[in-house]
Amino acid sequence: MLLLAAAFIVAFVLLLYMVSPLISPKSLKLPGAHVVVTGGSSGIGKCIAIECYKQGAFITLIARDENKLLQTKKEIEKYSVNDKQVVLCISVDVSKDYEQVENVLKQAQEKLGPVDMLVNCAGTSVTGKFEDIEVNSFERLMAVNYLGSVYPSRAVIATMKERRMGRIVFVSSQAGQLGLFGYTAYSPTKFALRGLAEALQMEVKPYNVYVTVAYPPDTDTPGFAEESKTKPLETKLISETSSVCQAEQVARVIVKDAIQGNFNSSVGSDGYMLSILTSGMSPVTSITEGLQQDAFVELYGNNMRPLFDFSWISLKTILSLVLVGACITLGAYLGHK
Ligand SMILES: NC(=O)C1=CN([C@@H]2O[C@H](COP(=O)(O)OP(=O)(O)OC[C@H]3O[C@@H](n4cnc5c(N)ncnc54)[C@H](OP(=O)(O)O)[C@@H]3O)[C@@H](O)[C@H]2O)C=CC1
Ligand SMILES: CCCCCCCCCCCCCCCC(=O)[C@@H](N)CO
Repeated sequence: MLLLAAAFIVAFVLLLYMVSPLISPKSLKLPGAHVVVTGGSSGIGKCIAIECYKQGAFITLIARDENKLLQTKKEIEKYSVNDKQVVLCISVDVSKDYEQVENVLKQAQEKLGPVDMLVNCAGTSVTGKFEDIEVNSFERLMAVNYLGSVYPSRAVIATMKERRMGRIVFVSSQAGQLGLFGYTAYSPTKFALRGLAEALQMEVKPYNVYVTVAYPPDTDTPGFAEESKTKPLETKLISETSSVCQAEQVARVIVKDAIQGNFNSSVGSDGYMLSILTSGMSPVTSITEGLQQDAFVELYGNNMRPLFDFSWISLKTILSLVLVGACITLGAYLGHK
């Protein structure tokens, strides 16, 4: 009887792994593909551009500062894998004027062909206590981080749907998964990206277009260095519970997940836990991902949340601790007998 049950479980798991590729999207091929990276002249965006270039893609970098763009172009070109590869630079503010963004993307597509993958990485942050942050910072962050991702995506989506292929990446943040002290202006802009991504993914999935939301932890970049100068002590202390990552590593993970068409992209073990905890009703791109969420949501949720919200311990935590205690006691008792 036990053997039969075990055999059944093994067969079931094997079956899940076999059908898994049927519901997962086909991987995007980067060699020869046209990848557009906003915020591609610095930090995570630059590393994403390098990672794609190394894999044979043609790159369009979008940012405001022309000198930084040209410098980055030179840096990226060192990694070429064939002599046809091109790095195109476009100087534009992604948050100001939709028509301008649409125009420059049209130009880029005339030169390098339709966009296969758009990475919305241009973004910035301001930290401080709610009452200390200038009101116009709330507006500026929403414009750059949110609208600055809407505009380029809106400009390429029609062609992607027509071609029945494409990838759109939104670079959110761990601070887009949970609100933290000091991030009242920044977190909401990163939460907003997830709402956009979920709604958009539902619209474009029938057209074989896949959306990825990346939730990086603190990452060693020029933007992070700038942010750290004025970060409140509380924010620093809380953030230190999660380690600072290298931009290269974050970029590798994002590119891999985008190619595979995974909806969620997280880095590291606490990134993984946070993504499971906050998965909610977001799209599930593989059966194994769904199973992991089912298995771990309660476990992490009951035991991690109170550690995070320092002021209270939930009834659920007490219950689950009592349960764990009861199991151990029972186990010891049975073992003893
Ligand atoms: N570093 C970190 O700890 C984390 C960062 N993130 C997110 O990742 C993204 C990249 O961060 P990071 O690499 O640190 O940032 P950086 O500040 O190092 O780089 C930001 C890039 O975005 C460009 N940019 C900024 N504003 C605009 C704009 N209005 N229009 C066009 N381009 C713009 C910048 O170029 P220019 O100024 O010339 O326009 C630059 O290329 C951001 O969205 C950030 O919120 C998420 C989690 C952690
Ligand atoms: C239950 C599992 C526990 C996991 C612990 C999670 C700890 C959260 C720390 C969050 C750090 C904030 C990242 C913001 C990065 C960012 O976007 C800015 N640096 C941008 O410049």
